Amino acid sequence: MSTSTFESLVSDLTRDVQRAQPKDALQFCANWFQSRLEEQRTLSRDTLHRHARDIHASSDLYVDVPMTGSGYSPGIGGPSVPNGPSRSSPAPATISPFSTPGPGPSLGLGQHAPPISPFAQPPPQNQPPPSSSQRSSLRNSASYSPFGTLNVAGNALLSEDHGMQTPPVFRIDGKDLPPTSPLTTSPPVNPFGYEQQQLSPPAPGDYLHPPTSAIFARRTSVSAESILVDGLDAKPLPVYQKSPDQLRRIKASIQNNFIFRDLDEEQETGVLNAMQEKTTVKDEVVIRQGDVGDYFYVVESGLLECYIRSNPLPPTWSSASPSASPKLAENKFLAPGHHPEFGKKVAECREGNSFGELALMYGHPRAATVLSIEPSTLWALDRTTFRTIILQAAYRKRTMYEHFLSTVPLLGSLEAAEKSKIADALVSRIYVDGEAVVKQGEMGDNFFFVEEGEAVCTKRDGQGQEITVGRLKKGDYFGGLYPHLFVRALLLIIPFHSAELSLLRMEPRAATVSAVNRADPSQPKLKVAALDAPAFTRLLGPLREIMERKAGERYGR
Ligand SMILES: Nc1ncnc2c1ncn2[C@@H]1O[C@@H]2COP(=O)(O)O[C@H]2[C@H]1O
Repeated sequence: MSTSTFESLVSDLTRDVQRAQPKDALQFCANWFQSRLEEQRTLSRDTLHRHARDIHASSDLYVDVPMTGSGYSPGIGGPSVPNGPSRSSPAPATISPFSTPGPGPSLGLGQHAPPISPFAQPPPQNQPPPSSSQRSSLRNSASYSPFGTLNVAGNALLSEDHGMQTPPVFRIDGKDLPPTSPLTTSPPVNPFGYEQQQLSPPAPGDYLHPPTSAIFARRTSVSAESILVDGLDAKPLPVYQKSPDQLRRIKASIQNNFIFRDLDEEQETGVLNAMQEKTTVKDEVVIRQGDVGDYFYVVESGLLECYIRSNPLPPTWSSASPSASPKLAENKFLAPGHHPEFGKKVAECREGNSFGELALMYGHPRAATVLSIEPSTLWALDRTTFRTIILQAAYRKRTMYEHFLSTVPLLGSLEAAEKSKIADALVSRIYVDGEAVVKQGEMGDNFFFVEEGEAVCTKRDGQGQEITVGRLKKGDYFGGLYPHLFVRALLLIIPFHSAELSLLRMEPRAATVSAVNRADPSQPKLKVAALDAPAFTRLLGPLREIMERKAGERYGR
């Protein structure tokens, strides 16, 4: 592993620990590394898959062979599902989750062995390890490694010659991809909007990190699709026709949801196309803990509750409907916040909230049961679209912003972890031609940089005439103090300087910055990344004094 990869891992871990402030730091680190490893292995599998397909290689080279019936599942810790449906062929992406009644998802439970956690309990004594015929084709090498079945960068096997291919190098936009999870970006608040219960939550730390194996009470595994990092091999995403009213309702449901915030127009269209309407009745189980993740949901109306059961689930659990047992139905709520079958209540989901992201993000079984408390209307997004569009957008956003922030001299004194926090807090906005991003005279409450397209800076002179004082293009910034820009575009000194000062001192903007009227409509619209004032103060707080002093020295204010 190169030093830079190591440093980048350590700095990412440090950032996430600072954010999550876990009670059990060691467990948090263990989960964190496991999650990274699994994500990278998934990427490896996908790349090997593509390579193998190109050279017509046997699928044994890249597909984990199921360890059927062994029950050897140290990563998950629960009993196996002896009669679980087999995964004979992948379900088409357009299969509706709502066509078949019953608790299980439309995709069958895989019988593949789950990723073996290096941090898990050893297998029970009375259960032998899988026989050699049941193991992966890589059985003499990585399949017994706690780190999985592929020879990926970071795997100790790389130091030995196993006659295997050189591990692939992953690149996005020409940049090497370190072993990383695309969404370890959990902010201190729950971005998915559901209200977490404060009553002794079962998992320590931040649930957005891969849930601990303790809550996966039934053995399931997921052969996760990888994130399509280069888009070259993208499968067509599902498209479900919608009425204008449905489109309006989806947009209203997702408008304040963090997860959709960074999508560009094309990505948003992809998401809107792929969403399917689902209505639930009272007491319907929408997600069952331990199942394979198939859909992500946004709540348009109604109320749902999330429950976590920490002790092992009975093997027949998935076939039991919540109302199947009259006893359970009678004693439904033995104690407040506790369901006799589904366990402890951990969250509520209402209008505009979303749920079901964890299993899709991490390829783990469902971490909780989600029960409809009132008849509800949901919008469901399939796993492939979720991973292809939403995770990719989040990953690209972070990578792009981190790269940008690393080029800003003023931020040079910030730690990598601090820059990552800023990257995560930036929000993209698109402006139509002529639309103002900031207006002269308004109070400054945001800080921006140009992601795409061009902006024009104008200023009213003493006679009220609008004068163009400069143009901004990709990589230029306003609302911030970036001296090199002033050198490059002297005319921009006034608006840049003023915009920055207005943010620091909450003075009115001294110039207007708007989207240019494009001569060529095929050119991109103006897209900016914004940092709002509270985030600016919170994240750049340590720099505030320096910035104010520098602004004063440089511009005499
Ligand atoms: N405390 C929690 N732990 C795990 N999942 C939770 C919690 N609160 C709400 N949930 C949601 O419940 C969902 C169950 O399915 P997922 O694991 O895919 O994603 C989970 C989250 O969206």
